[in-house]
Amino acid sequence: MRKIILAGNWKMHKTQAETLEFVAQFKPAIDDAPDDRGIVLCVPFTDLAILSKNLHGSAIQLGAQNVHWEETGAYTGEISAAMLNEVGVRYVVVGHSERRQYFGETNETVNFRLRAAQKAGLTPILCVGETKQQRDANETEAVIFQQLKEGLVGVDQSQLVIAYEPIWAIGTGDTCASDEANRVIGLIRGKLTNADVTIQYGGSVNPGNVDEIMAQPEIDGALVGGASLKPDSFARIVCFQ
Ligand SMILES: O=C(CO)COP(=O)(O)O
Repeated sequence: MRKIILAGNWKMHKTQAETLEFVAQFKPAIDDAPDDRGIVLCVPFTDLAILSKNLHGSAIQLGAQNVHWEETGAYTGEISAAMLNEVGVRYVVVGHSERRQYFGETNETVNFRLRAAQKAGLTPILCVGETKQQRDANETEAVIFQQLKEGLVGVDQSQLVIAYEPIWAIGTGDTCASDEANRVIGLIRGKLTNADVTIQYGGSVNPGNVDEIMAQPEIDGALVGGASLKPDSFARIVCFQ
């Protein structure tokens, strides 16, 4: 049975004070959310501990945005799975296109990070997706299949979420048509050995388009950037109909 998961990816947004302000408004706003869906906030490292304390007893689960593959060592600026575990993290975004584009993440390092996360009991959210140029050159499927092939070596598909995030749709307001996102997600599912993997769509999801996106049969949730930063807007997304 595929689980529905709505995850906010805050990227490099919100101080601790802003995080507390968000939670105070978000918690009551999702009181009526159906309990068939998981709700995750993937926040900056500095917000994790304080958010963890404030999420106690709520349905919201904690997520991070990166994890290193080594257990410990001289890796300035990185963070280990055990460190994330200790503060209550359950999910971690791996291979986001911004990490691939700005920080040299490759399919191989994505694979290392996925396996390290799983080894520590975290559920990674693997991001895949094509650029506009690749889409225009009809390379969408080839690019995504390669990301999956190299990224999923030795990865346990029973403890995995995948997010299809077409890069051209991220932060642009230019959402991928819901039937096209559904088609690509169906193709991704065809490459997996476990039929129950949750596959999300990400890229300019907002309160105005979430119902249509979530009505698509292959789409099991959303990974939401900009629209997850405002409590009322993310609450509306979580409460999609
Ligand atoms: O990158 C994203 C989530 O990981 C999507 O960002 P936006 O929702 O701002 O387009």
